[in-house]
Amino acid sequence: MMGLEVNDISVTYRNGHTALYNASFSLPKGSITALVGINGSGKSTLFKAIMGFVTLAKGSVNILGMPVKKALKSNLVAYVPQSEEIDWNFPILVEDVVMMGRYGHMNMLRIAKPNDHDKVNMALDRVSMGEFKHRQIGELSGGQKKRVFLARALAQESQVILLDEPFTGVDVKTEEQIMALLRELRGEGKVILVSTHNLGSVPEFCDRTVLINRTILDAGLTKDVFTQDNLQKTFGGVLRHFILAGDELHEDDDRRQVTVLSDHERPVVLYGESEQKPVVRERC
Ligand SMILES: Nc1ncnc2c1ncn2[C@@H]1O[C@H](COP(=O)(O)OP(=O)(O)OP(=O)(O)O)[C@@H](O)[C@H]1O
Repeated sequence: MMGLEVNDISVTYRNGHTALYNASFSLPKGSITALVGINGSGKSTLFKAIMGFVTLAKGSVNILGMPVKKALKSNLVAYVPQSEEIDWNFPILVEDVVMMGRYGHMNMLRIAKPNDHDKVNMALDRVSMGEFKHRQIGELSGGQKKRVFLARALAQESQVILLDEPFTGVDVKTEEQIMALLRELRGEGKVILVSTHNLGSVPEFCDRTVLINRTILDAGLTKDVFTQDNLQKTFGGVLRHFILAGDELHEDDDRRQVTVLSDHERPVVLYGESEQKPVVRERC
């Protein structure tokens, strides 16, 4: 059984704009997938579709073989929002943010049981934020806030975790901590879908890639999908692109060239003779 299946979906907003059409891909359990596309390409719309927040004009989404509605009732999907979507002035303690992840497990009165408090503490420890639990969320740094929302997803104990731009505005160390945690979650069989502009991190951290521009341009293993051709198709003129040909790099007759592709954050470096496949991938 697939972890997440998106079957030929289209989403048209009320103003008549079709943000996503004929989109299909599927992700197995125990995988980390990068969702890559330019601004406005439909990444958030796709997340909303997976969470049942928008009506599908056609197609369907299945989560662990269940339709979205049933999966949401079973608490199977957690969402880590973009920072801009959150009102950081809202007075709420870190532990209460994480407790929101337990709401779906509680009855209507939302009275937390000892087990819920245990899960919240465990989740905060897992992201190394235990000592901040009585702080106001607004007092934390950008990276710490991200970790708290990740803890909320952990406390929810969902099988599918959607992360909207989790690396924007965090330093490399925090990014690595988040990725280490996501790898652990992959080991536990979760389906992890991460939208990101950090192209340089994709080959290193994500086993799969989904390329999006109002529809799915390609999806599959990163080593097959994350090619220069495909990235150019995805980003078009937005992509900054530098090539240093072999003869500019060294004096021997090694013809390999370095290609650097970047939208606006961390670039990806492709090294090799062929323009098709990244031979060596590095971050810089
Ligand atoms: N509620 C809405 N009503 C009408 N149009 C919308 C709505 N939300 C998004 N759109 C439009 O749908 C398109 C896709 O938007 P979406 O937010 O999914 O893109 P995105 O890939 O997440 O972008 P970004 O990288 O900037 O976050 C955009 O053209 C946007 O203007």
